[in-house]
Amino acid sequence: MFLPAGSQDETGTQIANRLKAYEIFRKVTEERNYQLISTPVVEYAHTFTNKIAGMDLHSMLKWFNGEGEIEVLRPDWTAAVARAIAKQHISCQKWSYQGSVFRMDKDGTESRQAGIEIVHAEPFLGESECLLTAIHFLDKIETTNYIIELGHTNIFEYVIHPLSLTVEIEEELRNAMHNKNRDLVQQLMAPFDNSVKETLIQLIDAYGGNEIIKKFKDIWVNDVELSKLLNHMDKLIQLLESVGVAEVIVDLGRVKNLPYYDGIMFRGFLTSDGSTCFSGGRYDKLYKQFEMDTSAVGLAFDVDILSQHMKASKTKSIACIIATPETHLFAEKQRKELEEDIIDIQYDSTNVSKYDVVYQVIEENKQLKVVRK
Ligand SMILES: N[C@@H](Cc1c[nH]c[nH+]1)C(=O)O
Repeated sequence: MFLPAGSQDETGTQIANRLKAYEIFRKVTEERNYQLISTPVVEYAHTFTNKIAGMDLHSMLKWFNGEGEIEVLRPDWTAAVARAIAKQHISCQKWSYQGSVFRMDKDGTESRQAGIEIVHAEPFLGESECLLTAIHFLDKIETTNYIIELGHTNIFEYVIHPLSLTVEIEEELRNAMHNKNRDLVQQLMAPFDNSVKETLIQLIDAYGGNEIIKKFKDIWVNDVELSKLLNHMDKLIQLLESVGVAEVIVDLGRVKNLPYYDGIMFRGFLTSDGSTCFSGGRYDKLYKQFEMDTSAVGLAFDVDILSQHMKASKTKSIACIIATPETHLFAEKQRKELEEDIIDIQYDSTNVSKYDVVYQVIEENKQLKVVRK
């Protein structure tokens, strides 16, 4: 009631957890030498919908400005950060940000993200640093039950390349693969080469642990491109396993969920309910719009999901000091003595059963002091 669909008020723990997540994220990224960046909430639609960024205008919150240009509420940090840092010196490589994105194709219109983008870095270094930062952060917010999934855009793209599909069919096929809809993949592939169809159907089920990589290394042993790609994923899995990530899986049939991805993709799932807590990947091609041929990779945490799952912080004890208008200032000064506690000052002592401790300001020998009730 009184709020548009997709908008929401929040109170209490959800906000406290979100602020804590933001604070810890800032600390972790600062310790790892990331620079903070913030971009405006209002941008030109073109930053996100241009041919290379390729995002869909339909799902954006948009309007015309006085000059007839379409403006939007930031639907994505990655494209906005790319616009902002394209002119920076290439020695600036690691960027971190926190704030909302607005999209109508998600449950809530506004979702809060905390993310990193690494540009101009050696590709494996960038990818490793992204994943290690994610693990570092999850550890600091005491989120331990998660799975990291790796995918690669170029498996699907490489397999369908010989078919020269129309953009529309390609997109339909990509969606069918995304939804693991075997029937639709079969139907769309009916007019085409049987071996491509078989590979795609095989890829629908190609998710799981290390054994999937092994299996497909055998299947693709004679294909230089796909073998190279599997070795690359294998190297990242080894890195993740050696830093102690409990579960790493691959999904070789995964297709890009954002049009600008072109390489490795990663996702983090919380084991408690399977929700996605972070998502990211390589997107070198986004920099082509600025005539730059460089390496770019990043990921963003869904801070709303994290805050829903974070353990509540250790609660401090809540004390109340009963004062009067005359003794209010004296009570206020007691905060220094009771630094460990949360302090509320009240004039009325009828409703104090909710506090852990109750103090009262009294006057003794013309001196004010607080005593425990
Ligand atoms: N912008 C992506 C996450 C990402 C950051 N960097 C690369 N990918 C998203 O909103 O899902």
